Amino acid sequence: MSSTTPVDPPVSVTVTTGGPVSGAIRPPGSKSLTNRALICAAMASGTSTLTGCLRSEDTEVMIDSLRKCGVRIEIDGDSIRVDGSDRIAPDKVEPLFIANSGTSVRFLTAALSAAGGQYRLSGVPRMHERPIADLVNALAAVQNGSIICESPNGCPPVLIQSDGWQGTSSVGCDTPGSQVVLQVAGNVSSQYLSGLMMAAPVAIENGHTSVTIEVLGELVSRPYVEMTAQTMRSFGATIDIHDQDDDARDRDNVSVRVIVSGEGYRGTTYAIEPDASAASYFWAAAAITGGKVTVQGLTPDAMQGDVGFCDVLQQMGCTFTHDEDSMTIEGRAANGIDVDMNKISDTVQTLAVVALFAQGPTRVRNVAHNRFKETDRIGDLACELRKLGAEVDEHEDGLTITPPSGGPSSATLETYHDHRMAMSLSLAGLCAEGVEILDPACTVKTYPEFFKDLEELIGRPHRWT
Ligand SMILES: O=C(O)C1=C[C@@H](OP(=O)(O)O)[C@@H](O)[C@H](O)C1
Ligand SMILES: C=C(OP(=O)(O)O)C(=O)O
Repeated sequence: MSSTTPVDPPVSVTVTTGGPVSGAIRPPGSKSLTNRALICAAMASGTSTLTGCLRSEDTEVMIDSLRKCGVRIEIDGDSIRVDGSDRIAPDKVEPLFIANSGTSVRFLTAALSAAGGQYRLSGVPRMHERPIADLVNALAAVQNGSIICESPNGCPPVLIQSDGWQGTSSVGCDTPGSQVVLQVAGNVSSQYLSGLMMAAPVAIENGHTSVTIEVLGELVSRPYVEMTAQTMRSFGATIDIHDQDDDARDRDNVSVRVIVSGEGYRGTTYAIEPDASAASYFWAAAAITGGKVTVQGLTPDAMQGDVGFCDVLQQMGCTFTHDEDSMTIEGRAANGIDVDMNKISDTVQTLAVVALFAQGPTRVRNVAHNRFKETDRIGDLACELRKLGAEVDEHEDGLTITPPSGGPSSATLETYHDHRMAMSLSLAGLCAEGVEILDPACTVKTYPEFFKDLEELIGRPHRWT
């Protein structure tokens, strides 16, 4: 039996087809910025007030974990007050459950390793398949104490027994005033580097003069690293990012060198931008239906690289405009494109669904790291797009999508516990009959109210079972 109000928990949702989607929307706060601000605020001296925060599973597991570490956090709607401390670890910390939040497990692993204490960080089964070994190995090299992955697959659970970091500079080891130098790989996830960057001011509070982090080889998802630096600066940290030139890369395989110096974090008042990855679904709704959607609270200068999704839609034929507080997509994404999405990989699934309605194939490149996310976002995405009638070639680094002639066919689609699979695939239902999305509640990870907000924007009810 189906209804127009969600049953709890819903088995499936089907978006009702209709004409062009037009309207304005302000998505909830950015997951990436909320979790960064929570980490910095927790390790700051003094109190911070964060406004416009995202309230979802990914931020709840961060908040729960910080509370277990002794941080006082008070929540009032989307405002969060954090009483920070550079010593965030009490004597005994309960096991930390991180669900499937990559930012939480990677940022906390680095921060708690720098702060010291004993911890176990674990999550849902998929979290125990998501890599963290490169980060753990980088930390193990500077750890006073030990840090290991519990199982040999290089994924969480992570066990930490730490007395902080030790200096490795020529000034002499393990002496206050020394420098800490870390090296980390960057080809699987940028979250390792972001985690190390945000942890560095804690080592400085503990007496080290500076922390240098060298990225070995390629660095994926680069805009998130800039976002990390900007957030840290808002909390008083001093940080410089140096992209190495080709000669330097060839010589020592270091692509980026980050230096954190100055002092520790200071509490502050911090406003979070709306989530740009979430915004991609609403811009895509305009692009698929030939409508006009304005997302409020974001501009091309936003800290989140995913606002770049509008440029991609523009390449496909949409009109993109913006003012000082909004970004608008108008008209159909008429033509397929060949696009490198390394910097905006959370919008690959959104683009894939837009591509189903364009003329000609779309090739998405340079997103091999998408296989390590909530699910394999290349292989599993290809599988669901084929059910809609598309011809999909899966590549090691992405996909080529040839849209079905006559538009997508009706299908019942798996979501693999991946919020972005549910949100993006549901958009096919705006123009194709009978696109049923299983387990729509998986959007709780970053956007619990997604289907309600989509319903309001399109002005017609979904069908729930
Ligand atoms: O730092 C962040 O906030 C994020 C970085 C990205 O991960 P990768 O660096 O693993 O691509 C992105 O996919 C994730 O949703 C959020
Ligand atoms: C990859 C994602 O999240 P995370 O890595 O933080 O779990 C995402 O939100 O798409």
